[in-house]
Amino acid sequence: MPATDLLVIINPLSGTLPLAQKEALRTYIVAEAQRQGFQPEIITTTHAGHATELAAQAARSGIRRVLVMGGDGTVNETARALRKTATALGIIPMGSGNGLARHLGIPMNPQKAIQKAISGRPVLIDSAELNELPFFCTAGLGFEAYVAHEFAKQPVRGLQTYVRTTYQAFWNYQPASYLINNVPAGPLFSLTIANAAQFGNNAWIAPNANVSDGLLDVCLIRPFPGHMVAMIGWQLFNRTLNQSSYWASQPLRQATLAKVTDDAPDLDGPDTLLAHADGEPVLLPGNECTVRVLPASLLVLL
Ligand SMILES: Nc1ncnc2c1ncn2[C@@H]1O[C@H](COP(=O)(O)OP(=O)(O)OP(=O)(O)O)[C@@H](O)[C@H]1O
Repeated sequence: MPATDLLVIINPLSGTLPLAQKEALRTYIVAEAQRQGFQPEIITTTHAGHATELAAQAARSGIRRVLVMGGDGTVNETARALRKTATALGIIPMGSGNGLARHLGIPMNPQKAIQKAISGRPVLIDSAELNELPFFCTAGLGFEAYVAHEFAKQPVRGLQTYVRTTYQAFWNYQPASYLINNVPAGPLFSLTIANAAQFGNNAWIAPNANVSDGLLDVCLIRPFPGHMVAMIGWQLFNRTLNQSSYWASQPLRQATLAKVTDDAPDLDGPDTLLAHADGEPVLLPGNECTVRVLPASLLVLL
């Protein structure tokens, strides 16, 4: 039997599609890949981190296409193993946010995304690191990090839980002050490091971010009065946040981000920094972190 030349990694827990529909998609992937002359292999993940192991093995074996069916977390786990390899990533979005897929214009319809991933052309994009943690879409501190941590505590996932968690977090949140490359940035509502332009769900935090420019957009939102919530929300989803006087952005290759520690109260905890990388909550040691771009480091199938 010929060797596999197309690996498909499926996180069975991602998203909210019923099992029967996920099974039908598996069958569709195999049929479509074979129709295009590939010998596909499909592997379902059994634990967190499994996608990284599978993708790394595929890259070592010389497989040139690895498709991932999952949310931003599984996309991140797969993509991190494919950085700086000749193996290209195909995304079949199955999560609640799908930030990188949406930014790249990958269809949200699974069959269309499958076709694109199987027959698409490999295109180089940038990736990034928060300390040593790889990310591909956005990472951040402040409110968005607080929401990521609060969301992770919820027993049920999904958009409805996310909206409720965000609403509750908004009333508890206390902005801290930050330094960006040792320059005081003042108290900030949020501090986003954007490789791609959106968090997911078409929430465009960095309207001008370009995944292939060799730069990160370091975007901040200053604290704003309660009556501005609707306006800022509207601009976020309308991709016009750059018109807000509370928003600013600077393109950087790398940056040191530090929290000013004399602010009180502090939601991060002593000598730790709440952060997120591609929406996954991370707790960083100390009050400082670094971010850097890895230009042209990942091939994606588009
Ligand atoms: N078999 C598994 N059992 C438990 N966890 C898994 C398994 N496979 C993958 N994971 C973990 O599930 C996490 C979340 O998955 P993913 O982000 O794909 O889905 P999601 O949570 O539905 O999407 P979103 O983040 O968009 O809401 C991943 O970071 C991965 O570590």
